[in-house]
Formats: sequence, structure tokens, C-alpha cells
Amino acid sequence: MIEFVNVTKQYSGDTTALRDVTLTVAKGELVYLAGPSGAGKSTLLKLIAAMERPTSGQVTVNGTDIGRLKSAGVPFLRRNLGLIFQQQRLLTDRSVLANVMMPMLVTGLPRSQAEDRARAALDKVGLLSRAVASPLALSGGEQQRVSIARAIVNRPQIILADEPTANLDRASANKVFDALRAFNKAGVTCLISTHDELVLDSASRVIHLKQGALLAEAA
Ligand SMILES: Nc1ncnc2c1ncn2[C@@H]1O[C@H](COP(=O)(O)OP(=O)(O)OP(=O)(O)O)[C@@H](O)[C@H]1O
Repeated sequence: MIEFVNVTKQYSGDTTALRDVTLTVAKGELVYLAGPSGAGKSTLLKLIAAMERPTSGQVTVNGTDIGRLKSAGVPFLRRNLGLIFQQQRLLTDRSVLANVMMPMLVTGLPRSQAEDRARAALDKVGLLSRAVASPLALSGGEQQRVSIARAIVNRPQIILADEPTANLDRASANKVFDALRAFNKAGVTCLISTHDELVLDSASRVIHLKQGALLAEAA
């Protein structure tokens, strides 16, 4: 479902963010990305979402070659992706419910249907009771769970989460990981970058990056 073959990504200014990375993530897998700051975790996720293009090598997502994808094809690719990135903040002048409805309204789903699905998604992350609240009234962990609900309402096949629990306390982080694991159990392929040692220790698959290079995976 996701395949990197000899992928190198250089940013202007001569930074090599990824070096000759080859990996495969199968449908339904839950994969964590680990590595020190600057190791290339965000870059790897951005390549999958076509937010960046490989300098060399090939990235394939659901059969789509990201390096050859025309900009008109990007929305079609993203329809299958649930993105939880730090820069995608919630709109603070709208309710929690309105934030979660947004991606469905954009695709033209009728309002009543969008609302039903948004409520169901908020229920799954344990926040249905906060539907009419402003995101500003929520804790950081709750806001992150709203972001997860927003990322999954269009029923993506793949969730990409970039350090979804950065700056959260243990209890909030656990709830965020629980929500992500639940979606994985329901069949969604998940790639999650994290520094959370507790989660990494108990993970079935961890991809370690160091200075842009893949370290051998533990068997
Ligand atoms: N848009 C960009 N332009 C230039 N250099 C970039 C850009 N984005 C990332 N880099 C550089 O590429 C390298 C890898 O960055 P990346 O954000 O992928 O690492 P990371 O492992 O996600 O780090 P962190 O844990 O701090 O988020 C770093 O040296 C970074 O400074």
C-alpha cells in the first residue's frame, strides 16, 4: 500500500532529509516512526501525502507514483489519507462539531449526513459531549483528539500522524494513542511519528531514522 524505493529527499540549501530509504507498509499495519529531531520523520510522512516530492527514488501510495503525480491529482490522493499534522490547527472561531464537519462539507456531502458522521467520529474519540464547545475550551489532548476525528471522517484508508502527542501529558497521550489504535483495529493503516518511549517499547513495528537513513528494523 505504501512503498519507498531508494528514496532520497534534499531540500534547497543542501539538507538531505532522507537518504536512500527503502521500505514497505502493508495495508492494515500500524507503524511507528522514531528517531531524533531532524532525522527525517516529518519528511517521510510529507512524501506520502505529496506535500513534498522525492528528489530521487520512488514513493508509491495505493499504486500512485508520488513523484509523477500532477497537482490536480493531489486531492484524489488526499481523500484516502487522514492527516494529523501539527500545522493543521483547528479553527478556533468554529465549534468542535463544525471543525469535524468541514472536510465532508468540502467534498459536497449534505449537511445532515456530515453532522451525523461528525458526531459518530467525536463519539469514537470520546468527545461527543464537547461537540458545541469552542476548541479553545478544550485541553491540548482533547484538541488533538478532535484533530483525529476530523482526519478520519472521510473514512481514509491511511492515517498519517506527525508527533500527535507532542506536549501532552501521559494520560492525554494515552487517549490519543488509544484512539489511533482503535482506528487501526478497524482496518486503517497508520503511520505515526513519535518520541514516546513507552509506546515505542510496546509497538509491533518501529521504523528508526537517523540523519535521514533507515536503521535496520528489529525482527
Ligand atoms: N522545508 C524545508 N526546507 C529545508 N529544510 C527542511 C525543510 N523541512 C525539513 N528540513 C530539514 O530536513 C531535515 C529533516 O527534517 P524533518 O522535519 O523531516 O525531521 P523530523 O525527524 O521530523 O524532526 P522533528 O522530530 O524535529 O520533527 C532537518 O535537517 C530539517 O531542518
